[in-house]
Amino acid sequence: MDRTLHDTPPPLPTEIQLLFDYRPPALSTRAEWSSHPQVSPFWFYDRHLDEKLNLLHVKPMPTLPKDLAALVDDGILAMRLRGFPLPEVSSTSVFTPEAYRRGFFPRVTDATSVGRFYDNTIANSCESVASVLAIHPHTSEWLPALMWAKTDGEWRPPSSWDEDFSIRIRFEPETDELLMPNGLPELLGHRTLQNLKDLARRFPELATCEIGVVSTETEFILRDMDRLTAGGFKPIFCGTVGTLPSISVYTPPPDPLSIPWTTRKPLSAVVSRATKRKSLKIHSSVDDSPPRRSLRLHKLLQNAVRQHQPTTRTRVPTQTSSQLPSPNNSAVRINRRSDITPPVRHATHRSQQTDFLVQHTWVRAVCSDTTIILFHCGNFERIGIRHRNSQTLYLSDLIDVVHDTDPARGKLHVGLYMAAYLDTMDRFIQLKELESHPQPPPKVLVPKIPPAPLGRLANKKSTTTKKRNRAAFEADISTDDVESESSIIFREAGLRNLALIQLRYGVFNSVSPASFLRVGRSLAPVIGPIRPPRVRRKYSTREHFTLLLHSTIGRGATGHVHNASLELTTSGGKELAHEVVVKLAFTPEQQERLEHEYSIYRHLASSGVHGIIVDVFGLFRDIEGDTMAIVMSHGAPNGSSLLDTYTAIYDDPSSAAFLAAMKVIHDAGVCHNDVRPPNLLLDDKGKITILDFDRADLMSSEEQREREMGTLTDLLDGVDPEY
Ligand SMILES: Nc1ncnc2c1ncn2[C@@H]1O[C@H](COP(=O)(O)OP(=O)(O)OP(=O)(O)O)[C@@H](O)[C@H]1O
Repeated sequence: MDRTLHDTPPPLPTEIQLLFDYRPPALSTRAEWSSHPQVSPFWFYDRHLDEKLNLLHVKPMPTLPKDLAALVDDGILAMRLRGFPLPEVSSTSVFTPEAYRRGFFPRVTDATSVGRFYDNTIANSCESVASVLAIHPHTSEWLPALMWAKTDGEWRPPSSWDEDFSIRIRFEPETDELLMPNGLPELLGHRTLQNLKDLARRFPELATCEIGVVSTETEFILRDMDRLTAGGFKPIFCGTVGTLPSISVYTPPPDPLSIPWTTRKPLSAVVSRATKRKSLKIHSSVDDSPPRRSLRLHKLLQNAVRQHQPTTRTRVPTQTSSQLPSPNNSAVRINRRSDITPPVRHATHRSQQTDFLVQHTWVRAVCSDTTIILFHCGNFERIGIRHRNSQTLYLSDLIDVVHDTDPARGKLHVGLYMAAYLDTMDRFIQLKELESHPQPPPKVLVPKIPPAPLGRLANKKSTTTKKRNRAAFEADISTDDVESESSIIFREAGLRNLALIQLRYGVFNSVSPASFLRVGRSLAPVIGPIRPPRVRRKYSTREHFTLLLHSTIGRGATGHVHNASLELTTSGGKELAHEVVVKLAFTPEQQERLEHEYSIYRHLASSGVHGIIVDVFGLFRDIEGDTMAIVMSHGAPNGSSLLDTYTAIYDDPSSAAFLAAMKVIHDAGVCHNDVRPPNLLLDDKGKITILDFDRADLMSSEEQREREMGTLTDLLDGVDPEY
């Protein structure tokens, strides 16, 4: 039978209508139930995105909820036009009915319980309906290929937001298996299943979600986003002045080619401002008119076909993260000729929490390359769209979850799930196409650093200073000849109090470096001030050094560990660099551990223990953030930890070396207390290093140290007490 757009649509199955119209009850909580602090999850890394990936603008998109709900109508219409009836909800169906939704008591404790309430009441049913409308309209059951799930995400400092929920394909990355409900794999067929698997491997999250506790603070933040959409957003970078702007090494990945949302203003606003402004559109197809219903329909009708075929669209010049240039061909951007002015630390205002949350969420969306962003704190929410090309976040108006009915809440969220899937599939197809035609990496232009005007310093300085500089210069030249470059660099770095930390790996490429002030002196050699210095207004080239963090090593209870290049201009004018390791600690507890670890290294250094532990070049604190850093030598530059090469090495000479090293540490009065394979390093020349002293103590008994020696002996013998 021929169907047209003008036929009267048949009524929706009752349960589907109930889902679309679902209005959740108001959630209540008690402040004392939430164990997490009322802060946004903004942290160190959020200031260091590549300049082409950064968030620059926040703009309103008031029509977004209606556009998402319209996507549902279009999905239903597309099914009708293709002759697929909407499945009925039977008692045996996977679909969760209204009675189930209403069975949950609207009391929540923390952000995670807000995410679970959302899961039980709405996500559960949206998954099935969105899956049928967007992925498998030909099937005759409400079976979900999508899911709302919380995973063990990346560690982040505690905050009032849970960041591990997302809309996902039903897929388990650990086992690399799809988790489709019984019967669905047969209905989908091998090809669609393979496509969904590939999509899920590449994009584990189809949206970036921030689920907040129910509190006046989180509600304030969602309301305060109006300030940002009215032009109040300023990107948050490090405030260090005097460095050259960074060179971007990254072209943003593609935006979707066909999307169901626009930045159309309400008609009245458009009419009144028509002469002043052109209505903005972020529609990224060649035709920049808002997506018409027929276009959305066309997309839905084509979706099943597109899952199997490469597109023939014009290629978008872009780079995927796998095509990022390696750190070796990226330019060092610290201007070594001019003075550095470190930032001033300002108190954080309440409203800054909004800017922090928005920038942080944007960074997360960049890391997982998602378009759709959901901010939800129980009774209020906002939906956002990340537009990569214009570096703009488009935000819906504040949605009052309990009271807003236009669009109906259930329908809006079905549309949200559909859009999350369609957007990701669109970009996935583009990326696959790009990878079959790789682009040459962009040429990185290194700007010339103008030479310091000769005599400028000389004019300003007294004759005595001039003589001193000359003496230092000559001393440097003469010692350069006899001293190895590494000892020069560490001697000079040990005397400097300002460390500029830049990130350059993955999506990170600092626009400006973070300024870290020395709070603990260098222990290798033991030099530098006994007391922590004060922040000065300016630091000359000879008074600071750079730490270029270019990859990650691992993460532990104390913080995140990075490979870094320590770079400086010596007092003799030489540019030197040496590989080091930087461990960053974020929370007060981590910083306490790090300070303790540093104090143990200080004790070992003063007891003459050297060569079997890493060299520590100082402890530093971020001037404007809340991060602490320890700078150390690499324990095994070309080696690995026993965790990687784990085999019994009892008869190996390195085994005797580990035992002898532990004896030296014990003789210095230190019990390590954490003897495990990742903390025992062995380099390619057979040199051993024992690291990670954050649990060590100086108060141990003879018996404890003997026990520790026994643990180490067992471990080297292949008897691993923990692994
Ligand atoms: N100086 C270093 N050289 C080489 N690798 C290092 C160095 N410091 C740390 N690592 C590696 O980084 C990872 C985490 O470091 P570390 O164990 O010091 O962190 P932590 O936060 O103290 O962890 P834990 O929870 O084990 O106490 C480990 O796998 C370790 O091998």
